Amino acid sequence: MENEGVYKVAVIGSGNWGSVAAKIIASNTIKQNIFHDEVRMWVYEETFPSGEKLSETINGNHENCKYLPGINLGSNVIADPDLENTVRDADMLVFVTPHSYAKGICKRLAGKIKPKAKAISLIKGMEVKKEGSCMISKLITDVLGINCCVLMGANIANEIAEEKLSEATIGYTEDKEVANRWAQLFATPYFLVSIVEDSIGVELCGTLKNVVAIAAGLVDGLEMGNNTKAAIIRIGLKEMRAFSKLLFPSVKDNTFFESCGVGDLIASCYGGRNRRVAEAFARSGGKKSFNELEEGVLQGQKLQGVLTAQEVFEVLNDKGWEGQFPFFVTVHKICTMQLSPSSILKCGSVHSSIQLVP
Ligand SMILES: NC(=O)c1ccc[n+]([C@@H]2O[C@H](COP(=O)([O-])OP(=O)(O)OC[C@H]3O[C@@H](n4cnc5c(N)ncnc54)[C@H](O)[C@@H]3O)[C@@H](O)[C@H]2O)c1
Ligand SMILES: O=P(O)(O)OC[C@H](O)CO
Repeated sequence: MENEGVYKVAVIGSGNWGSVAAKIIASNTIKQNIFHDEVRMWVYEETFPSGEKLSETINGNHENCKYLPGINLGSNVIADPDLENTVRDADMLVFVTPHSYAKGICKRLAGKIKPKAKAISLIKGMEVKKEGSCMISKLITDVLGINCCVLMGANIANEIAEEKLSEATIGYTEDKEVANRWAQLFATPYFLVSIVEDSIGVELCGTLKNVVAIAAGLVDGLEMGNNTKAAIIRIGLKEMRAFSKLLFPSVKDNTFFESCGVGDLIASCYGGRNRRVAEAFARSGGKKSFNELEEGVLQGQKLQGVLTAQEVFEVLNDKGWEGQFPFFVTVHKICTMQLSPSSILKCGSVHSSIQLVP
């Protein structure tokens, strides 16, 4: 049989980034003999008013007309609405769904995957439980019992879909050989991948920048200009680093200088969906909820920042750290309409020597 004895890849998720990830991977599997050509992509099935199903249109046109219109994914990307079937023969599992669905998906997959399969998470988010916080890669490892690397970076999906140059960071713990194999699967001349031995730091960067991007969007909606936005981004970065290191002392400073750190922070604060919806929120005077705006502005795509701000707040509250993180606390209180959008201008960080508003 063609391609027998090589790594089979499954992509779990088919939203905006999920579709682009499948496209990148499929362009590599077809060229590299160590991978099976076919890339199976799980689709959370949707039926259009015409009666046609999303998975059928993807397989018919090699395009995700809802989440990534106008981009050819490659004829070797096979959309599959059956989650268990998608992963059954896979050796390499790429997780790329909104973070709120990760736990439910993992539970459905327990006992259904190859025991020696490896995973990578492209999911930016965390889970907060009574026993403490848990990154999504750890959730995958805990529920499925498999190694899980992470891939994060300044990766606005629509730009990468057009093959515009960008960088990404793969984070791993211990097994560099596995991280190298992931890099081989993802790297292209327009998608430059580096590897760092700080999985948790990479994932925290990707997760926390979504909270800062919300604040950047608020500043845009308030029409405060670039200097204010730069101040907000700087203070946000300081709280990102302080929070990460308090929670996980092993996190390395250098990780914040990789694409997953400042790179993603800049890209998201200028071009991301969290920024866009937060701008609309501020322009509504804080009157329209984030949920309502998400539906209207993103048309089915999902925001990660609002839920992450809440999850971060729960950790701060649980640990008694609220006073050390006025920026994160304020973003959460604005998102939940306890504070007005302009309150973001009054949360000069305790880590900074200036207050935005004295
Ligand atoms: N879009 C980007 O530019 C980008 C870039 C880097 C990382 N990411 C991260 O990738 C992850 C996935 O984002 P995305 O952009 O691919 O998705 P998306 O926001 O574009 O789409 C939402 C996805 O969720 C699915 N969905 C809806 N309800 C569901 C349910 N009940 N169960 C399971 N799935 C359901 C939809 O079918 C769709 O595939 C997120 O963690 C995001 O932060 C996104
Ligand atoms: O569009 P956002 O705000 O979800 O951000 C997208 C990516 O995370 C950017 O790297």
